[in-house]
Amino acid sequence: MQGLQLTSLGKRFDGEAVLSGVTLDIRPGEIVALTGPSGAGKTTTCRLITGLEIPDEGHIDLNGSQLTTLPTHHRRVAHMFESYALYPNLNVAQNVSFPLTSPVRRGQYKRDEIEARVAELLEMTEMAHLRARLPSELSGGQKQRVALCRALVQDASIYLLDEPISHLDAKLRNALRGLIRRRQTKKDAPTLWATPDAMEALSIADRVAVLIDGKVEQFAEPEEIYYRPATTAVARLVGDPAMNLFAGTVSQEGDGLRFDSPGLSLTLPEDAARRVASANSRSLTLGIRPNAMDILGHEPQGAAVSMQVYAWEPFGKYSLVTARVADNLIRIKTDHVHPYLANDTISVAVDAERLVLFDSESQRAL
Ligand SMILES: Nc1ncnc2c1ncn2[C@@H]1O[C@H](COP(=O)(O)OP(=O)(O)OP(=O)(O)O)[C@@H](O)[C@H]1O
Repeated sequence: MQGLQLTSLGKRFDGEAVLSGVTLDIRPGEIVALTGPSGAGKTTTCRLITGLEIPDEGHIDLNGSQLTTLPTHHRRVAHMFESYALYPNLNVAQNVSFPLTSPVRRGQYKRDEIEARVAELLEMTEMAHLRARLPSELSGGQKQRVALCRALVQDASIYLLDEPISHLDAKLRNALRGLIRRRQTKKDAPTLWATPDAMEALSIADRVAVLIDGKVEQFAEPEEIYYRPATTAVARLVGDPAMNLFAGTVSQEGDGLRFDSPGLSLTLPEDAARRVASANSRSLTLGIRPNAMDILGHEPQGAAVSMQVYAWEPFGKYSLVTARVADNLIRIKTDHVHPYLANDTISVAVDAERLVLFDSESQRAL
């Protein structure tokens, strides 16, 4: 089988499980993003693939061969470290070209080719003017770009990019997302891109693995992760801002079902009611996306939910309103750009067709 396969990987540090049952595959030319909160195990997963850590359980295969037992220097992994790990005595251009000029590769690449590759990558990352600088003379974001170039310059069997653009300014981050994606999808090697930013993960990857507490919570295409999060943990992580979640109960209302949580009562649409009934769930966690609501005004209106404004953040073409629903805060993304004052009462229509339902006990999507 071509590509990289991680099978039931487990890793413990000091007797504590940091990764368990991690199973993933990355096809040649595919980018898989590994996202999850800080401490979820993203870097540890990368270090296992490189061979800097040995798994306690499971195995790693590349193009059908066991990688787990192969020494690090034979794995041909281009690993961009979160800590950059630049050579302090080499300048920018020498750091970037190092993987092509190091003793193990000596003679493999012609001088002109090395220079062309280095120049192209330094150009792409807007670092060409700094090529003669030492790492000690660079900012954090500039060092990150050198580390990125040093990984991308290689002809590797696997590319591991551990938070490759997290310290860059927004404009460069936006530009590089597309440029790196374009380069990597042309290769016949797989790329694993680790990032704590779930939205970055959705934007650059063919498939996204959400890692929480060392376990893969969901592994799917970006659209699936965004629209159908498998668990409340995934829902809490994804979205800008993330989904609002309310725990509540379900009761019969005529032929249908009604959801009640303090300050929030909604009639479930037919399809949702059917799923709740077939799962026999009586306690639900209801997910409402920030953009699945509409602020109708200040006066109470029909089935709309009454809330009190807590904060208002204008972003230009849209704004974020945080409002109080009983003891919970809810985030609403609205096109309205006029100010909402703290403590104003607002009437909010919830688009029931776009609700996401989770069973409260298992926290899994229904
Ligand atoms: N060598 C080690 N010894 C003991 N614990 C470790 C070691 N390396 C990592 N850990 C622990 O393993 C867990 C996972 O760490 P890891 O660096 O893989 O997380 P991460 O998802 O990459 O986090 P971040 O986004 O903050 O970089 C953390 O709780 C960390 O403290």
